[in-house]
Amino acid sequence: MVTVDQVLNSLKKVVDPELHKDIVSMGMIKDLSINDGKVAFTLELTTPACPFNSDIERDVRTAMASLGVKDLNMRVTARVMEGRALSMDELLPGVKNIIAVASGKGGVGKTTVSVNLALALAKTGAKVGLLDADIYGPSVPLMLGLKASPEVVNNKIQPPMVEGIKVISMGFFYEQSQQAGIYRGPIVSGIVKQFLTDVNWGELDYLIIDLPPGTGDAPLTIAQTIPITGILIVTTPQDVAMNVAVKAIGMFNKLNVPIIGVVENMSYLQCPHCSEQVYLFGQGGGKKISDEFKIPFIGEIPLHPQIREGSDTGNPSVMSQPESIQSHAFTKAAKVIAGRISIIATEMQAQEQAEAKAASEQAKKE
Ligand SMILES: Nc1ncnc2c1ncn2[C@@H]1O[C@H](COP(=O)(O)OP(=O)(O)OP(=O)(O)O)[C@@H](O)[C@H]1O
Repeated sequence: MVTVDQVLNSLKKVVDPELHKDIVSMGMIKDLSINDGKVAFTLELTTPACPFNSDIERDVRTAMASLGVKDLNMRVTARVMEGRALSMDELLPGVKNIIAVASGKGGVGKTTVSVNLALALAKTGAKVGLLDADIYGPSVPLMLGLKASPEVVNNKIQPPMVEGIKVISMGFFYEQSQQAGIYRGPIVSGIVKQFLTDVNWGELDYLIIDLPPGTGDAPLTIAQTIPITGILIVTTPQDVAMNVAVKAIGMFNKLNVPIIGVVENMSYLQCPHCSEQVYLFGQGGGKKISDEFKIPFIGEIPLHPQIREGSDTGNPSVMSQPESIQSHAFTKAAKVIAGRISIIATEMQAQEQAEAKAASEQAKKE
């Protein structure tokens, strides 16, 4: 008969490959019970989109088998970690993580990446929201094929939903008023703030914010208004795009916002006949930025006609062609991003604990 201590000691040998901590110290084992040799517990992973979920599950089963446990009842769930320092600010308390998607210049596929990332995360079972912060040229509703007139209930705007994702965009309001976006900076900042404060986002694991390109009013307002978990930089391999991406990285570094990593879009064209990957715009640009600025490289998204077609017709790849190479690239990137967010959240929580400990030691001294 095994004991609780033996089970825990054995599970302590299972280490999360990304967080480099054992699953017991991480609090991933819940409701452990042993009855007549039957071992039951819940394995609570840090995100349903973690790229190592099946590895961890396999290692747990191996650990239990080597302990001689024959009857194992393991329930696997996921609870996304909070990657936002909320103590200073109570805005969006139900939102665990905010991912702001930025690029140096327009047209690199920032909205395409945001939309497909939201779809890929939602598919894993995570609760996802998508905020289109491009006030002048909102394209999220079009890309998602979503026509809606958001209702206001109890003074809160209800975000329309598609594929389980809550979406808000100025596009919904232009459609009602037939107006084009010609707003000045302060008004843009006001609208962006309203999208954060007056929309009923509720409980979300990930709120993705599609920022307008560059380093203008909207990115600044967002970075200064709410605690963001991290920025995702989208670039294409061309030097021009990369040079401006570097400027955006500089701005977010100055604002002390963590950078999740860099996604390289339109990286290569895959030949439909021989599957050869042709790097039309040069190879390794995104990786170069990642090495230079010591920010993680998230992955490459191919240049593919279906991506453009899907965006133009409101059928993004992850939704309409989930088994295609382009969807696999988006899904893989989404998993790496979810893993990175768990790392940022763990580091943030460790820092908060260290600060709290230092403060209490200081208080004792005084
Ligand atoms: N990997 C890709 N393969 C083919 N077409 C793509 C790819 N990524 C984006 N596109 C197309 O490129 C165009 C620009 O993409 P998108 O609107 O996402 O860029 P953006 O960076 O958000 O631009 P902006 O910020 O100026 O609105 C769209 O027509 C989109 O369908």
